[in-house]
Amino acid sequence: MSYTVKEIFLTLQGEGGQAGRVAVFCRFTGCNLWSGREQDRESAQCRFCDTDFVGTDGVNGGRFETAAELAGKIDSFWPAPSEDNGRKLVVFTGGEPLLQLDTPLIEAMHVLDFDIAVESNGTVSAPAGIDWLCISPKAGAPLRQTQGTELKLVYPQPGLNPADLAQLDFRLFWLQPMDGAHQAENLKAAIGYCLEHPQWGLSLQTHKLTGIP
Ligand SMILES: C[S@@+](CC[C@H](N)C(=O)[O-])C[C@H]1O[C@@H](n2cnc3c(N)ncnc32)[C@H](O)[C@@H]1O
Ligand SMILES: Nc1nc2[nH]cc(C(=O)O)c2c(=O)[nH]1
Ligand code: SF4
Ligand SMILES: [Mg+2]
Repeated sequence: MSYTVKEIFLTLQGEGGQAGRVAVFCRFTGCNLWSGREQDRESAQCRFCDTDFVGTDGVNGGRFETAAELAGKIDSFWPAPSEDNGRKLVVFTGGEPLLQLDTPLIEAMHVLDFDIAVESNGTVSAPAGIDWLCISPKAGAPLRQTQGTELKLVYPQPGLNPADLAQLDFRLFWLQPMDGAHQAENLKAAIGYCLEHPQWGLSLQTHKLTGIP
């Protein structure tokens, strides 16, 4: 299978339980819950997306014909040989990465000694072999992947309450304040919910606070 990639870059994971870790981000093109076009946003299943995942025109984006070719490109961004014992980490995101991430690519990344993290909306069930699976459910969209490492709910979402998700099979539970017009009040609401329901912790988008990609 070939892969279409919006962008590939080295940064710090900004969100969730691995925030602060160095990682190569591979952002796939395309999502099943929004076309990515502004004129379609109000009629989309997911309407608050903060990301451009359309096309292959981002930094180091393109079409990759084989898993080995894409894995080699991702590896080329890792800053040093792993002689310092630091584990190599790739974060597959998008768009919706589970529309494209497959077993050959997972195996190719593991051959290169990468830990594999994924950011998914949970509407597609995940293949085996992912080392860190973050699921971020979306109101009104079917949740098919109900098990993983962390569940990260963008908050608040009318029609999708944390209590509806609290029994699922995840190790970590995060509320991530919805960025956009009401960011300040969403932050306040998320903090308030966590303080009353300590199963949930606060996930901040720290890359936005620090101004890195
Ligand atoms: C752009 S999405 C890509 C991965 C996947 N499609 C998903 O939704 O999980 C990456 C992460 O950003 C979160 N996100 C998207 N828009 C956001 C916003 N406006 N405020 C806070 N988090 C947002 C998503 O919920 C997800 O956890
Ligand atoms: N630094 C950084 N961390 C992130 N964590 C999840 C992101 C995403 O867009 O999936 C993201 C992102 O875009 N940048
Ligand atoms: S599911 Fe993820 S990538 Fe797709 S529109 Fe929503 S936040 Fe954006
Ligand atoms: Mg992002």
